[in-house]
Amino acid sequence: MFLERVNDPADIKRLTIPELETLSIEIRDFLVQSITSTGGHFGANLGVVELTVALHYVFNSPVDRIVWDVGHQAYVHKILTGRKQDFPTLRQFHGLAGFPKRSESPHDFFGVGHASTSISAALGMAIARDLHKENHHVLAVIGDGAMTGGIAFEALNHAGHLKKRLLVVLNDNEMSISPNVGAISHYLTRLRTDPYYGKIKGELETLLKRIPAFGSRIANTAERFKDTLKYAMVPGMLFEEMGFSYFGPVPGHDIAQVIHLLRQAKEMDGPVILHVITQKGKGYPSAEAAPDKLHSIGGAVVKPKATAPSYTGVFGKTLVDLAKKDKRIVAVTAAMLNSGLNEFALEFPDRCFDVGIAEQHAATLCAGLSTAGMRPIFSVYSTFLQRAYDQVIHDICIQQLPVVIAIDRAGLVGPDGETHQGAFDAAFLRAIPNMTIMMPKDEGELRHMLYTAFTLSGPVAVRFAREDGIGVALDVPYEEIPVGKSEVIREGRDVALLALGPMVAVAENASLMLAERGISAQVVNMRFVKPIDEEALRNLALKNMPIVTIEEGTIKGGLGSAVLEYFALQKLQCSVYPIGLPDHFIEHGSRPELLHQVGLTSEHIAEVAITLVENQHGQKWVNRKTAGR
Ligand SMILES: Cc1ncc(C[n+]2csc(CCOP(=O)(O)OP(=O)(O)O)c2C)c(N)n1
Ligand SMILES: CC(=O)[C@@H](O)[C@H](O)COP(=O)(O)O
Ligand SMILES: [Mg+2]
Repeated sequence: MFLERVNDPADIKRLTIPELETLSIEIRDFLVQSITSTGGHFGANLGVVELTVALHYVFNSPVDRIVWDVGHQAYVHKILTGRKQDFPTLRQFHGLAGFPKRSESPHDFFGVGHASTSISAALGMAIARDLHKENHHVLAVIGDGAMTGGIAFEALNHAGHLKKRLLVVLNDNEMSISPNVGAISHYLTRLRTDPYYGKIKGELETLLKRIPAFGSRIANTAERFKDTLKYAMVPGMLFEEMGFSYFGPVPGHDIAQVIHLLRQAKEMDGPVILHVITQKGKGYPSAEAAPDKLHSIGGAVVKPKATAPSYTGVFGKTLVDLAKKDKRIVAVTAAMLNSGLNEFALEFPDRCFDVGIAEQHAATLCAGLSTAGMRPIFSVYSTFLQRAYDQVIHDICIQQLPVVIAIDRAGLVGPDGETHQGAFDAAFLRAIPNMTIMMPKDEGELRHMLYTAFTLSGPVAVRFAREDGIGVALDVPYEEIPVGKSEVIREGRDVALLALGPMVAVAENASLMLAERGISAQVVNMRFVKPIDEEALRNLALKNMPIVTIEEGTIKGGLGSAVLEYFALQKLQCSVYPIGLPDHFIEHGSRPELLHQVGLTSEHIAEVAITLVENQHGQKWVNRKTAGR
């Protein structure tokens, strides 16, 4: 067993090529066992085993710096850099992170989770290296999916201009989460699949060198001829024209060939791109056959069988239903068809647009569609919407365009951790004029909110959690929800619990606990973060009711802030205690563990409510129910 003896990249440098091949087999077995037990990103890691071994064999981390894009494929890197024994805790509370993290290892040079950042970050490191007059290598390892992101091209553009020594390893497996899309993807396929390209390269370069360049007219003609030939035949011409030397394509599971080309690339001065062909899910037949389904998997811990569909599932079905009735509805996603759009894509292939990992473009595309009479919906995870903030402000909201933003994974997501928590969307969207923001208390209300969203004439966000619903009936007619109106779930006298989304059920439970203590709590489903239900707030203040706000989003700027701002601006006295996400990033763990950590539990809500009631009365709370016993 070679793997047992590998705890540091130095340990693999003594191995022969056949030994590295055996090590790769052992790593693949380890990954399968480990990820099927803990859950995690599966296909991408199986696909980069040989590539990662070769990278650590040829380069010298942590002197040389390897920057991973997205980082969901960095498990092999973690195994080779001394973290193998931590894999039983992968993505669990206080355990090994699912992505590279600077605080976790000196081999993790850049924290990731979101796509397309590696070339920018690596270029920054290369510039700093040269300013410090150091001499190490800097590498960005980026997938073909991540290469569809605009920021990756911004970085290529800059790197090609600066001509710094930088190696970009393009790991091309033809997959994003779903099959990769776009013109660049087609271009890569041409490079990959046309054997003529590969064969001709060496011959062509020799030929070009032989064409003499003398005499002005002949030289010009010769140069033009060279250019035409190059454009027609040289692989990677797009990258070459951007200032990169292009190497490849190299079969990425052939460790000897990858090592050979990495060594060549290492000798080059200036920016180099090495195009490596891999297979997502390599070595695990069902992941090879359906890489989109096994992109990320749950672990061996069996979740209790869901009794209700997920919010994402209900969103997808509702959208198909609404789109059947309204031909203007078109759906846009930035490489996340899995965010409920798979069924829509099958049903309406001409009305569904996967734009690649390009959230900014997706938002502005929706703006454009809406100016031309369509009713676009941008389906996006909360965390990835962060990428498109300016587009939402500048292109959608200033022009008051009727774009629906369906925000999946709003709130804590769990095992993906701090890069992926949907903590901020309510707060950052609330700051934008013309925006309407709603969140349903259950999957039934989600249907009504989507229906309502398409009746409005301006921008609207419907947020929902990474959760299963609670099992309400879904075969009921759609209802229009009055904008800015909350819903009283339970009347009360002593304290008001104002909750958002799935927190309404948690607040209801808290109200039962409070009832046990003789406290009558009003439970309100706020529904809207913006516009906030001012009438309801005013009435509570007039009744002198202390208020607890409860939301699965950052306290700063969210529902709690909205309530406090309202009272301050109206000069109304009211005691308000906001419960939500604190002012630090929340790491990975299960949703229940994280909710407990931040105090989003019925028990904590009840405790806070009791304190507010005591403050209101200026004395310890005496349980009216039990006082006389
Ligand atoms: C900004 C952003 N949008 C969306 C995602 C979700 N996402 C994670 S991995 C992935 C596909 C990446 O494809 P690729 O880079 O080719 O890596 P592969 O999984 O194929 O190895 C996507 C869309 C993300 N992480 N970041
Ligand atoms: C790496 C990445 O961004 C995605 O793969 C993400 O981890 C998917 O999250 P869900 O499992 O919540 O769909
Ligand atoms: Mg890919």
